[in-house]
Amino acid sequence: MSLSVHLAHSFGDFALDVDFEAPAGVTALFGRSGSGKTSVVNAVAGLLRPDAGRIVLDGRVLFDAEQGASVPVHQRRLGYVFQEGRLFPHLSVRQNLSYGHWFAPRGVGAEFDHVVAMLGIDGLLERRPGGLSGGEKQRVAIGRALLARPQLLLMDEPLAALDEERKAEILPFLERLREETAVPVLYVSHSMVEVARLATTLVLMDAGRVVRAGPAEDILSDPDNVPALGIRTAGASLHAVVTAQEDDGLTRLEASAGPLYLPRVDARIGARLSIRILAQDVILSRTRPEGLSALNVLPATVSAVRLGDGPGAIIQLKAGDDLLLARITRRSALALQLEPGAQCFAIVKTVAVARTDVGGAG
Ligand SMILES: Nc1ncnc2c1ncn2[C@@H]1O[C@H](COP(=O)(O)OP(=O)(O)OP(=O)(O)O)[C@@H](O)[C@H]1O
Repeated sequence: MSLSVHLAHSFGDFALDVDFEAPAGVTALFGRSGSGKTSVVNAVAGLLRPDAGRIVLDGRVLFDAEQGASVPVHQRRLGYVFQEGRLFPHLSVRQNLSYGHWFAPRGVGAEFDHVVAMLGIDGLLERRPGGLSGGEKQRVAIGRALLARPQLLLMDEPLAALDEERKAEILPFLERLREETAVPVLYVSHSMVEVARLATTLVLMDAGRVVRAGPAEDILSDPDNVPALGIRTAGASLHAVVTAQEDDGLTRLEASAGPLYLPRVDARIGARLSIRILAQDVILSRTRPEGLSALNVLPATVSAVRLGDGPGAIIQLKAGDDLLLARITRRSALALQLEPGAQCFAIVKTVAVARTDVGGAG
């Protein structure tokens, strides 16, 4: 299952010209406001007819400007989840979910139960949308879209209207969706937290064009992409297994580079997690530090260096099997001779890792 998007369109001053492939999994369209993300989603949905290009979903041509072909919106077999759930207020959750079935080509049953369980909405079935929290509404909206058996799910800023608490609550459900369904997702967001947690493929957009596209982990850990990703939000993910819940409120994990301590993570022993560490939260030392308050000291090797034009530098490190990014001063990078191949220690404060930056490893 894959989506191939090639399109060009002009809105007066603004020119959209994009070309990317979205394989199975979650493909995130990331870019600043006005970079053209929603226009791409609208073109895939059939709400915008591009001036030129071709959009193909799993071998099925949805749009081809040259051939004058454009499949009507309702025949594209796509599911949508928008910022606002857009549920029917007069119908119960069960009826809202069933609404999607009418368009599905085959019957339901086990599938309904599976989707309801996966999204944790079993207890809400007889309620009306008016009484649900924003996060619950979005879970129902996702369930309704899935039950229509789409060949592709379009999600345009589905969490943007939720507060941080609700976002944190819904992210694990989106991770489950990624793991448990084969439906590819095109996910629009300008939140790096969401992109890092959910994306398997990343399409970075700027001013109507694709700046970079490819496997999300590669793009997120490449120092050259830090300016486009945002200097304060850039970071890379470590993979680690939960090994202990300790008495003083810490969770001990084992990454391939060594042990890691985080504030209590609600996960079972043996769970494999992905932990995003912001580049600005990493300190580097050439020798193993002594008498330090930080608990996380990982041996690493410098794998790439990007000296900025200003006082900053981004160092990419190989820590065991994982890549990390560290944002330090150019002065320190030069003084410590942090060149590719240099051995060092990456120091990460335990409490620097935000709850939303710890997710299922997939
Ligand atoms: N129907 C339209 N007519 C004229 N201009 C449009 C139209 N739709 C979008 N644009 C322009 O195209 C550009 C890209 O808009 P788009 O909504 O695709 O960006 P975006 O990356 O999704 O932004 P945001 O994150 O703010 O939603 C903007 O400059 C917008 O004003």
